[in-house]
Amino acid sequence: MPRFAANLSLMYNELPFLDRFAAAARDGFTAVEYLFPYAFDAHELAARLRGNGLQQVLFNAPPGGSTLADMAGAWDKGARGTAALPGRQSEFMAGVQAALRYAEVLDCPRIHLLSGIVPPGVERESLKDLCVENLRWAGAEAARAGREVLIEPINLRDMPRYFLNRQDHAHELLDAVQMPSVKVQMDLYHCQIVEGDVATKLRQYLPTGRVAHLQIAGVPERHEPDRGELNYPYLFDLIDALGYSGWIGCEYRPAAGTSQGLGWRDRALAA
Ligand SMILES: O=C(O)[C@@H](O)C(=O)CO
Ligand SMILES: [Mg+2]
Repeated sequence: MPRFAANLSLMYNELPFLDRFAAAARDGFTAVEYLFPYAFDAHELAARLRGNGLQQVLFNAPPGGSTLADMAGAWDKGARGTAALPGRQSEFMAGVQAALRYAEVLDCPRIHLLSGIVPPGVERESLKDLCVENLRWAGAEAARAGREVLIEPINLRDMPRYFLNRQDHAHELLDAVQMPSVKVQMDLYHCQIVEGDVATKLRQYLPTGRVAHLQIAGVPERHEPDRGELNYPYLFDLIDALGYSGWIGCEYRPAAGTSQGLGWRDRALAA
């Protein structure tokens, strides 16, 4: 049976952020993920988790910035990660260290590392070695802290010139990194937009044990999974049949109210 985590950055956004924990718990979720915790005190977030019987299963390292205040504001200023960006290594390291400190307080096992926007005039290929070097460093830090770091292929329509877009490229990076603490976050919404053939990709990559987290949304609007071109009931059966026991993050923008749109989840859990 699939295990669904509410994404509190996209879901329940009719509520202030700190109120979304209770709303997710009221709707029956026992796990949450969100993009960034850095605008909040880690202990306040941990109290919301504990108070609502929730576990935190994923969040992102800062997309940029060297101080906590800069890290908290970087996404809104357009930053999309530094793992593959030349001249940004100290920022990348500071971000991973800040994320690991939050992960400890939040008792969160995995952190997504955004790789960044390819600078104008630079070839994507030329950034691979730097990305591998940074992932090795982050993988060692994460392993010391008992965590995993993940990389996620993201579509170019939502994030033009983003460094990592394809599942095979993510797995090539892992081939080079060769560390069990560095894994893939496979977002089926992005996978469908960039590559299609999602079921085949699941059959290819889930058995490798390198996919530590899945995410879902309807395609193309990124609404509920029962809207759009992907047949999620079929994919959930396949994910179960392939023995995946990790979390599936519900990373979608509810079309008309988060709780009202959860029928797809209730049907999946009843199937
Ligand atoms: O798919 C996404 O957009 C997220 O998982 C993310 O972390 C970056 O935006
Ligand atoms: Mg995602």
